[in-house]
Parts: sequence; C-alpha cells; structure tokens
Amino acid sequence: MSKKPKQNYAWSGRFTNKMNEQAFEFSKSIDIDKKLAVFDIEGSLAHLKSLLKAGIISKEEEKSLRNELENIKGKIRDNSFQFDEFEEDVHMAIESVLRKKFSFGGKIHTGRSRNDQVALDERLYLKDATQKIITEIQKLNRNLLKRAEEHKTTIMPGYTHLQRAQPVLLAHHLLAYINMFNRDIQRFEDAKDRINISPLGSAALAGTPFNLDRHEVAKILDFSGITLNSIDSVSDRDYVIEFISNCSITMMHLSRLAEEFVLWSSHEFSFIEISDEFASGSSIMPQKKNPDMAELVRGKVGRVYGNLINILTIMKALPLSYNRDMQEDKTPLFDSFDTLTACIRISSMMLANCVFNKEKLLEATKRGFCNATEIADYLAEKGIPFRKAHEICGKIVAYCVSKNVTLEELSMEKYQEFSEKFEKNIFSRLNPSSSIQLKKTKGSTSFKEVLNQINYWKRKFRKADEPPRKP
Ligand SMILES: N/C(=N\CCC[C@H](N)C(=O)O)N[C@@H](CC(=O)O)C(=O)O
Repeated sequence: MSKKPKQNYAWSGRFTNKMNEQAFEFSKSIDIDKKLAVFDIEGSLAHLKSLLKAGIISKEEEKSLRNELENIKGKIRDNSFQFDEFEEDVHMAIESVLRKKFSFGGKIHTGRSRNDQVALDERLYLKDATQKIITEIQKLNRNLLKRAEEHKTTIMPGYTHLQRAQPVLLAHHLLAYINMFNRDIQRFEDAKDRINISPLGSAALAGTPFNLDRHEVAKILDFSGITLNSIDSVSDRDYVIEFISNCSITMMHLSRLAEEFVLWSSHEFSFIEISDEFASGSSIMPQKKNPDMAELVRGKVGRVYGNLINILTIMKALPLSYNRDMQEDKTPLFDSFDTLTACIRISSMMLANCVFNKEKLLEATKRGFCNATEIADYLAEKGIPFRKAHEICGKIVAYCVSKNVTLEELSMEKYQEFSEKFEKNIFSRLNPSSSIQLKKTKGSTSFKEVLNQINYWKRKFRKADEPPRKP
C-alpha cells in the first residue's frame, strides 16, 4: 500500500489531489534551505512592521506573530526547532507554524511571495557570509605578515617556470600572497554594494497593491537601499554568482599556497617542515609525512570551481523572472562558503605552524645559477648593451655547466677571457645577499623595500583594527 505524503498545501484551493510522493521528495528543499531559517525570520519580522504600518494587521496580531517568530528563532539558534519535513521549503515551514497557531497567521504572506522572500534571505545570508570570509582572510594575512617579519632576512631562490631564477627574500614571497589575498578582500568588499539591496516588496514579480514601505523594511534589515525593478529583483542571482566567483579566485590563490607547501615540504626541496599536527602518515611506508591538508585545499578548489559552473549553468538562458531551477542555487552557494572558510582556516594554521628551513633555502640559491643575471647587470652597468652582456654571461654559464662548477668558482682570469670589463668586485656581486641588497626599484626584493612593504601592511592592519569613527 503506497504511503500518502502528508503535505501541507498553501495552494490546496486550486488542487484536487496531493502531489505525488516522489514528486514531493524530488522538489522539496527544506533539508538544504533550512540554513536560511534565521534570515527568513529576520525578513518576516521586518515585513510584519511594514504590514502593521500599512494597516493590514492589527497591533495585537503583529505582537503575537512577532513573539512567535522570536520564539522560533530562539529554538533554531539552540537547535531545538523541529522543521516540518512535510513542508516544501524553509519559507513554508516557518509560515505554517504561524498559520497553525493563529487564525490570522496567514496574513504574514500578504504582499509577499516566496520569490522575493528567497531573494531576501539569500542576500541576508550573503551579507553575513561575505563579512565572515573577509574576517578569515584578514586573519590569514596577519599570519602571513607575522611569518614575513620573522623571515625578513631569510634568502631563498625565486622561481619562474619553476626554475631557479634570482635570489629573493622569503618575506618578499610571503608578502606576494598578502597582496593576492588583499585583492580578494577588496573583491568581497566591492560585492557588498550589490548584495546590500533589499528585494522585499517585489512580491512574485509585479510588486503588490498593498502600501508596503520598501525603504522602511530595507532600513530595518540594514540594507543600503532597495532594488529598482520588481522583475529583476526576483530573477536576479548575480549576487550568488559573484560571491562564488570571488570564492573561486580566493580558492585559486589558496591552491597556489597549498602547492608550494606540497613542493617545499618534499625531500627534493626541503624548504619547510610541516608541523606533525597538520600532516599525516602512511599505513604502509613508515618514513612518510604527507602534506595532506595542503593537498586537500588544492583538491577542494575543484568543488568551488564546480559550484561556479553549476550556478552559471542554472542561470543560463532562464527566461525572466523566477523559475524553480533557481532553487538549485543553494547547494553551490552554501558549499562554496563552507569549503572556502575551512580552506582558509586550515591554510592559515598550517602556515603559522610550519618551520622554514633557512639553511636549505639559502643553499638552494647557490646552485642553479641564480646569480647569473647579476653578471649581465654588472656588464650592462659598465656600458655593454644588455643584449650583449646577456650573451657573454650565457657563455660563462654554459662554460660552468660543461665544467660542473659554479660562477663563484671561476678565476678572475677566466672571467676576463669572456670580457675585459670584469674586475675583482664581480665576486662580491655574486653573493645572493648583495644581489638582494642591490635592487633599487620600489616593490623589489631589497631588504629596504621588503621592510617598507612589511611596514605598509602593519599600518594597514592596525588601521583596520581601529574601531570605526563615530559620525
Ligand atoms: N514556487 C515559487 N517560488 C519558490 C521559491 C522558493 C524556493 N524554495 C527556492 O528556493 O527557490 N514561485 C511561485 C510563487 C510562490 O510560491 O511564492 C510562483 O512564482 O508561481
């Protein structure tokens, strides 16, 4: 005997039969969108005020509904609220409590549709999520700055094409990440302008004949304004796309850091030792210490990129305005937030707890001809056109490769065979520390410039920590 689903229909007037059980299971979203419950209630509380002002509900009705909504909110917060699994979604689940409790409970949905309601809930969720992500990135950047300051004189090879290129300061390398993550913060900040607009009052798509003060509702919910077009209000999911797109860029940056953790912790590099707390072992090979956290961060990028393609595909070619397809936006949205938050936190902890192997980092600058550009620059300073200087230096490197020696090991006579411009001071120039010291351009790896960069970020972070000035 087939089990009849107990569905609570808001549209029972129009329908003779209940929905097929499997169709109901297929289409309900309560298990996913209950994450929006607290935001849904905030929206309903603001809507109540608007209904009261428009004379649609009485003061007493407003009070009873408000108290019940606060009661549900409290239960949701302490996890004791029982979502009715026979309701289709979070909006219905909360509204039905009011409908069941009060004869006037259904008045709450006057001048409102789930179409503007869900857009509102998502925008409220995103206001919160965006600020949380920004805070997590700020913490990561502070950890990066701390490590950079500890290593403001630690020298390492800088790479291009993953080939040793020129000596740089480890601090400089870490500061590069601060710049990347700071741009991520700027992107999330910038998106706030487009999130922070209230769609409530747009109703299903056409607006409502009830005299609802949309600005008042926006003010109560701390939005900076209202959406301009009711059709766009319920059709739009750009804010979800933009958020996941911003998450994807941050994940991409995290994946680059993760990749360097994986490479640098390998025996071949031995630049860092990942703390035991953030590594794992092998069930068979006793010697192994695997950088699993970094690999997982690298791997989870796929989820967030997938979420971006998911939401872009959901929205592609959808006719205006609301379509049920859009219900599918919650999974990629929530997953992107959860995944990114977890990845930032673990990366930050791993970074804070790893040990940089200063000796190995320096040693690596001494092999691989990291100092070859110094020779070309030296000759160019002596008036030889850089192209020619490059060629001379290239020949010296080729000679060293054939003899299996370093640039430091060549004699003065040998240098002069390649160019009479060489003088004794070439040898001090080959030292990685002087290569760093001699850099003059702003933003370069010189000790002075790196210190300037450290101080720049310190000032910036200090300023961000100051309490906002009262107007
Ligand atoms: N079914 C519907 N909207 C549901 C929005 C909520 C849904 N769970 C979602 O997350 O998208 N649209 C109806 C209006 C309504 O139910 O309020 C329509 O336009 O005909």
